[in-house]
Amino acid sequence: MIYQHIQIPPKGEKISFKKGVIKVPNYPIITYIEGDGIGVDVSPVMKKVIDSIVAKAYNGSKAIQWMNIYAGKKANDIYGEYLPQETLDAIKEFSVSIKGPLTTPVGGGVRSLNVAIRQMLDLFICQRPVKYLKGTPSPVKAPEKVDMVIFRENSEDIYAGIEYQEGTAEVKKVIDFLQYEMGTKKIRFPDTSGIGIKPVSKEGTERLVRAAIQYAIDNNKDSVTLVHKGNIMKFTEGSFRNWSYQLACDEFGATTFGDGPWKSFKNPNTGMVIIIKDVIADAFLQQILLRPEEYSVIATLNLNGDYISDALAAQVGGIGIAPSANLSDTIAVFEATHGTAPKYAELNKVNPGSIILSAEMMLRHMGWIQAADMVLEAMSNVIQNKTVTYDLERLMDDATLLSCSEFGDALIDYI
Ligand SMILES: NC(=O)C1=CN([C@@H]2O[C@H](COP(=O)(O)OP(=O)(O)OC[C@H]3O[C@@H](n4cnc5c(N)ncnc54)[C@H](OP(=O)(O)O)[C@@H]3O)[C@@H](O)[C@H]2O)C=CC1
Ligand SMILES: O=C(O)CCC(=O)C(=O)O
Ligand SMILES: [Mg+2]
Repeated sequence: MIYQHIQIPPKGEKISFKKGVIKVPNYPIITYIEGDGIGVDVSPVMKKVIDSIVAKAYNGSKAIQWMNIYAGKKANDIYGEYLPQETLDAIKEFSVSIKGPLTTPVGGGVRSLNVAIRQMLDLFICQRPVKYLKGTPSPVKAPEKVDMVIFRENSEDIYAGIEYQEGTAEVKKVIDFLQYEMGTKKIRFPDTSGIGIKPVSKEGTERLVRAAIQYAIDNNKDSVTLVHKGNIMKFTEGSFRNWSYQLACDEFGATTFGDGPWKSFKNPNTGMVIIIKDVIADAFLQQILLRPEEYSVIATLNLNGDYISDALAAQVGGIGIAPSANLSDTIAVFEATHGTAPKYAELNKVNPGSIILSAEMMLRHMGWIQAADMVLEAMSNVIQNKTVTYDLERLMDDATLLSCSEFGDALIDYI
């Protein structure tokens, strides 16, 4: 592909797939979006830390070739648009990307650039591991009991953005259709309502839940919990639950566990029983505080997943250190869980941990396991040494306050 503003690193090689298995050369091109707001602070620190760790892990025989691509404010400066087509083309062509947070432009156009990237590339899984790193300050008594991996459906639900604003001709048309053609009398204030539509499909549910169950098999986890609000939204969230149980039976040989509706089957690799269970979303938010040890792999819809991932992150140190990946079968976009935090932008203050731990997921995805393990070890040790950024320092006794870049240097020094 010929690119207008993207420079391909001359030494870089393309990551490819053979029979569905990723093939990573020694000098892989990774596409990189710095991001807006605090992206300018955290993303360069991530690059420096990852370059050092990879160099150390493989004695210089491997090195990431970062390729700048543009979205958000920078893209608007260069291309006159926030999400250029060639950015999407490059993410697709080079298979593995990492990005900082992006500001959603106010008014008109694309609603959220982050959501747009996920939807336009059909990155249907948002995978967010939530695990406690020893020494991290936490508002709960036993944060080490939190060890979950969230599989958030990333392509549909209310995030599809099908909304009609109060007072417009469009919303009147939709409300008239619902009242006069579908016969509903349930819109309480039809003259002053906005309307949002929540599409949830069998296909979208199945591909997400299939990936979650496969993850449980591959990583020897003992349960997959379906989190939904199916008692209220029967044909979207309720169907999500029913389709998921059916999939567990049809594709993984699960059978009814106890009195049902839970299902179970034996992990074909280890023989260990995997339970497929479900919990209603509000109850789940209380259970993760009271009995987090009962949950392992979580499969849920888009909006629930957004809420749950920040709530769980708070139990293990906050969104400053919460990693995230957007995945399809062949494309992976790793990104910080947090946003652009504009009040902290360019102050060299915030925690770069979220994007560094996202890079750790990226290294694991690439099969660079030794480097990934070193990232986790360095992060855990630097936090245990109480040398941390402001977000953790304000919750710790006797900690040393580091800037964003100093925290990155502390990780490099540890290695
Ligand atoms: N994937 C993405 O790119 C996302 C983008 N956004 C976008 O970001 C913008 C701002 O959103 P907002 O709701 O303020 O959410 P943010 O995540 O940007 O910030 C909320 C708060 O979280 C804390 N925080 C965030 N990042 C860090 C960090 N790296 N280190 C330490 N603390 C951190 C800060 O808390 P405190 O004030 O307590 O210090 C901050 O004020 C919006 O335009 C939104 O659309 C939002 C979410 C995800
Ligand atoms: O894109 C945004 O502004 C919000 C996205 C978000 O909150 C998330 O992915 O967790
Ligand atoms: Mg969020």
